[in-house]
Amino acid sequence: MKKLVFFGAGSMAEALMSGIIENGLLKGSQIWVTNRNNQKKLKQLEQTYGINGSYDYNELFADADAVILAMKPKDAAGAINEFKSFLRDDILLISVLAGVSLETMEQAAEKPLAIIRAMPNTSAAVSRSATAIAGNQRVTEAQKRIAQKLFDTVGFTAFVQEEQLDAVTGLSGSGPAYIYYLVEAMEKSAVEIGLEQKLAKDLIVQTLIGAAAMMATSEKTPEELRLQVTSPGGTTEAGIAILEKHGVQEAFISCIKEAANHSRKMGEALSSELGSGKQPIKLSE
Ligand SMILES: NC(=O)C1=CN([C@@H]2O[C@H](COP(=O)(O)OP(=O)(O)OC[C@H]3O[C@@H](n4cnc5c(N)ncnc54)[C@H](O)[C@@H]3O)[C@@H](O)[C@H]2O)C=CC1
Ligand SMILES: O=C(O)[C@@H]1CCC=N1
Repeated sequence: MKKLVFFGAGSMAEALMSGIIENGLLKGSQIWVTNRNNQKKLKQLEQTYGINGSYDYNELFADADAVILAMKPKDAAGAINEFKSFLRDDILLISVLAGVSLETMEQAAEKPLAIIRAMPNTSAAVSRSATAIAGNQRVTEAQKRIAQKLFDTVGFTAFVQEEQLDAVTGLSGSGPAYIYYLVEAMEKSAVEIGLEQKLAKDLIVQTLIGAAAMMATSEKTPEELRLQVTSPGGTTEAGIAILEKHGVQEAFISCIKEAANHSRKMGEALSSELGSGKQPIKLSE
């Protein structure tokens, strides 16, 4: 791949471009980025990563191999409508948008296109994304390899059926936020039980890295690993009894199901909005 274009310059686009550049897959000069109207943000990305910011569609699409859609889902149909006349047949469209189906994007483009739908997460910024991808019939083997290489560069990639992507979104797309939420609670409690904030953060981060490494390398299930920590009559047992009392595991299960369901509902709403011919709502920054 020689030229990659990002439509959207928010958290997810920045996580991907920084991981791609950091790992040497592409140079900053091979990456082009546009957003709705935040010139300051484009300047900042240019300075940080040496990428090219532009609002000129001729310039953005010229010789582009792939275009990554990274705006909010509700801005997608409007964006595709704006740039569809610039899309050549041989450009690969890669969407990271939650919920928006391949069919909705094909309808918005109003022409046959090779489209890959991906669900990465923001850990792409540190080359640790968990990404699942699905493509439409027009995606060639060469384009599949381009997408796989791109997401392998920033972490782990799995090919899935498109129907599974809402579940992936609820699980690992949103997943980092659940972990940060948990860590917020760990940090608050650490301070309340007398630990200094910096020390608490170091201990928590190393605990997460260690637990993740155990799960990645051990044959044991998470439950078996948990039981190894839980001495009968000990501290862990006392702590987990409180989590059980508050239904924390059930809460996490409901959380992930709700996020997956929300992804599906967002997709359905956008698809029927497009079908009704209603102009999609546009956000401005
Ligand atoms: N933030 C995350 O952890 C993840 C986000 N995603 C998906 O990535 C997409 C972007 O999410 P964030 O980066 O969090 O959003 P964000 O709000 O940080 O960024 C959205 C960007 O899209 C731009 N934009 C809006 N309309 C545009 C248009 N017509 N043309 C070009 N750019 C336009 C905005 O100017 C902004 O730069 C969403 O669809 C989300 O579902 C997927 C996986 C994880
Ligand atoms: O919250 C969201 O909608 C996006 C999709 C997955 C993570 N962030």
